[in-house]
Amino acid sequence: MIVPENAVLPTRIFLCGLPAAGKTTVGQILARALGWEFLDLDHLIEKTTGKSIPEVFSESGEEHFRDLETAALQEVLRTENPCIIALGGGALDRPANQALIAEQAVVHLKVDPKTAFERARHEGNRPLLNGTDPEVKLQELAQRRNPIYQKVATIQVPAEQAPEQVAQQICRELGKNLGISLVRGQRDYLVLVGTDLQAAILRSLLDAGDDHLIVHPAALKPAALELSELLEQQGKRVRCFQHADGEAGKSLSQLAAAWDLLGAEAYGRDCVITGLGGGATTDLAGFIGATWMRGVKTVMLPTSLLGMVDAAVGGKTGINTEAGKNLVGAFYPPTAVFCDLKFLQTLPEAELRNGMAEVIKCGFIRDPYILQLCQGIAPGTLPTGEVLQALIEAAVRVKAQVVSTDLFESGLREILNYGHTLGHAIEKAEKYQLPHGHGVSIGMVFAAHLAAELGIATKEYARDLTDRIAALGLPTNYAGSWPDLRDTMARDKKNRQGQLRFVLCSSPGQVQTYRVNDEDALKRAAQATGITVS
Ligand SMILES: NC(=O)c1ccc[n+]([C@@H]2O[C@H](COP(=O)([O-])OP(=O)(O)OC[C@H]3O[C@@H](n4cnc5c(N)ncnc54)[C@H](O)[C@@H]3O)[C@@H](O)[C@H]2O)c1
Ligand SMILES: O=C(O)C(=O)C[C@@H](O)[C@H](O)[C@H](O)COP(=O)(O)O
Repeated sequence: MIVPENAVLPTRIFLCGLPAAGKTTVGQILARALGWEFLDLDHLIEKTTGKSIPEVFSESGEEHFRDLETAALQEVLRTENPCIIALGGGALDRPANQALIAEQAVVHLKVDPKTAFERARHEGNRPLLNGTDPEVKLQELAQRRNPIYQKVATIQVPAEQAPEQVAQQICRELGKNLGISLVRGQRDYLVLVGTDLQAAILRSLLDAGDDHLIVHPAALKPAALELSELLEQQGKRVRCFQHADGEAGKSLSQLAAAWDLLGAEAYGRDCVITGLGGGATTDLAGFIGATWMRGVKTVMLPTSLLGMVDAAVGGKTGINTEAGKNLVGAFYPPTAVFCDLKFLQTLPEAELRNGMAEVIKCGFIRDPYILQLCQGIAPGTLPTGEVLQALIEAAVRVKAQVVSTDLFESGLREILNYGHTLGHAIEKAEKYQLPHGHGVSIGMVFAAHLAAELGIATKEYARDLTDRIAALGLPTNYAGSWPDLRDTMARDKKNRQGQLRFVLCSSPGQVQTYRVNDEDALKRAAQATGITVS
């Protein structure tokens, strides 16, 4: 189907496909991504009858179940709210049902019967597949039903991929350019990237609770007031907490001020903390949420590039102490992250550049596509439009994959700290007046020189990395003093048994953490980065 740019979405999207094609999972993701309601025809029948689907089948037979399906479909078509509807696998067997949704947007989730069988094997509750050979049954269903799905559906989408990717593709087919990532863990959450996510943001906040605290810096006050008004109009109680800007916000005094406000308002465990701002804001807001009442829901609305691609995703929350950056905090995943690109319109150019450091970091450690996209940016300029969105989506994907594997940084996650060991020390030396991305940029150059000094990477690799960072207008050297920096690095969180550990790349994508006790190599790498060693 060809969809014009900025096409207006239909108000109902039906999902059809074989059993276990992913209609419910994809439908729920799609509904959260669009801020719509999710309806499952089978659940509606269960609600009406008060029986489970297997019970309806065994007590009244398939014909009766199909009658109930038709009635449920008619009910759904009377609903006015925008919604995603998962159809039962056989709901379209009846020509009358096909006719009912003839004018609707219908997506066929195309899945190989073998894949459907593997998925169904792990689930129960599928009466049509009970019996001697469910695999053969699925093949038969595919032969009979696929032509129907193909005839009725307005969009065909391969559904072998991860559900969030299927949901993303459906959005694209319908003309909505939305990046959808899922961070897996004890509580999965979505990270959405797109323009105008207001409906989804509002839906998510309204569902999350009744008492809201919006944490924001001065620059985001108008947006905080706007959001607050929207929530209040829906009967929610909202307070705004404006924190000191930048790193000054990531302090014990600011955290305590937020706790005092929550206490004064008698906010309970069912309140919701929203971080609306850059990385400093989302770090602080996340930690307020992690600590208030031992943990309440948090929603992240990052407004800087750095916040979108890194800080708001992954659940690292915290504040700084006298001894260094992020020394106090918690791993506390949010409920949802919305990277609404409209916020970048007011972001100063210098902050966009700052964020590019964490974007290109994801290229060095994991995704060559990011390096390729960065290479296409004309020197001295910054990415905009589709390239910028593609970079944000790719960096978020890297972070989502890594964090889904290792939330608590017991292994793989350390790679996200590439460039940070020295970077954080430089930030502290500069009394946090140097943007985080600048510290990380210099830190990555240092790490590349160190890898070359230790024989892990070539000097060419260090040169190439330095050139790529410089091409983005980010700093590649630092005229600071080594002893101070070395002293701060002694408190780095990756250290073990008092020894420094560095994330080092031998080439793009080849990355590992190394214990480094060769002080001469460290000094030579520091010197190569412009640092005064003696
Ligand atoms: N938790 C993590 O995993 C993680 C990852 C990366 C970085 N961080 C942390 O994030 C912080 C850096 O984030 P940052 O670079 O976004 O800094 P920041 O939050 O200080 O924002 C930079 C500046 O931009 C302003 N700003 C933000 N959005 C704006 C907008 N849309 N329009 C106008 N002004 C806007 C802010 O008020 C601030 O002045 C550091 O503290 C860093 O340690 C955390
Ligand atoms: O998410 C992670 O893990 C990271 O290391 C991402 C970093 O880019 C980020 O700056 C993070 O705040 C650093 O955490 P820290 O553990 O070094 O304080």
